Amino acid sequence: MDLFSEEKQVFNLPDAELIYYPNFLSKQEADQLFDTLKQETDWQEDDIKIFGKVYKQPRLTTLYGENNQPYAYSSITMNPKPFTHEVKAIKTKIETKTEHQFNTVLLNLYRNGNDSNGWHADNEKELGKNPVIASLTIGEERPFHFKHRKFKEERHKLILKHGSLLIMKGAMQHHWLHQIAKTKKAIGERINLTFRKLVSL
Ligand SMILES: O=C(O)CCC(=O)C(=O)O
Ligand SMILES: [Fe+2]
Repeated sequence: MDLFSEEKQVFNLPDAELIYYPNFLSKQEADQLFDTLKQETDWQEDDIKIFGKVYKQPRLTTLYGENNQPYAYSSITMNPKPFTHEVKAIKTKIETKTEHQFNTVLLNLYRNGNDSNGWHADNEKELGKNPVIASLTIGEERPFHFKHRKFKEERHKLILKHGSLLIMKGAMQHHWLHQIAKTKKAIGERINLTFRKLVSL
């Protein structure tokens, strides 16, 4: 049975552990963090290569890390900048709540409904086996879709609220894919922070 409460929702899924804290930040905390990150982040627009053709990644990103280890995903290699005071404070708050440690965070800015993040798993080698990924959402709500690679009936969606925290763990990155799809709706900006732990290879 799924365990649901105001504070914490635990989803009962095959090959994955998914925990959602809808009200991780208060509205006021989330509003303030959004304004700070929007203004203070040095947002990058990277090129991605798909079958040899170069496109703009459909969102802006930046990477913070505690060490200088680069993080490579899709066709992009990102070099971390040092954590800012605000993001470090959020990392500590998430570590306290989840009892997991993180050393890297990828920030995504979805400027409007045309920005997206295609089907993928966070399964890069430097994340290790069964990584714990903590995903904080601020700004516009977007549906988070996730589907099992083999069990075709296992397709779900969860609306990620302003100030919410989603934890993906267990074998989720091996057996499931996730995405933030484009939408034709006129919607505003959304910032997402995915905290990860990179291990040295
Ligand atoms: O924006 C989101 O909620 C998901 C981000 C994501 O999957 C990623 O950065 O790997
Ligand atoms: Fe992801």
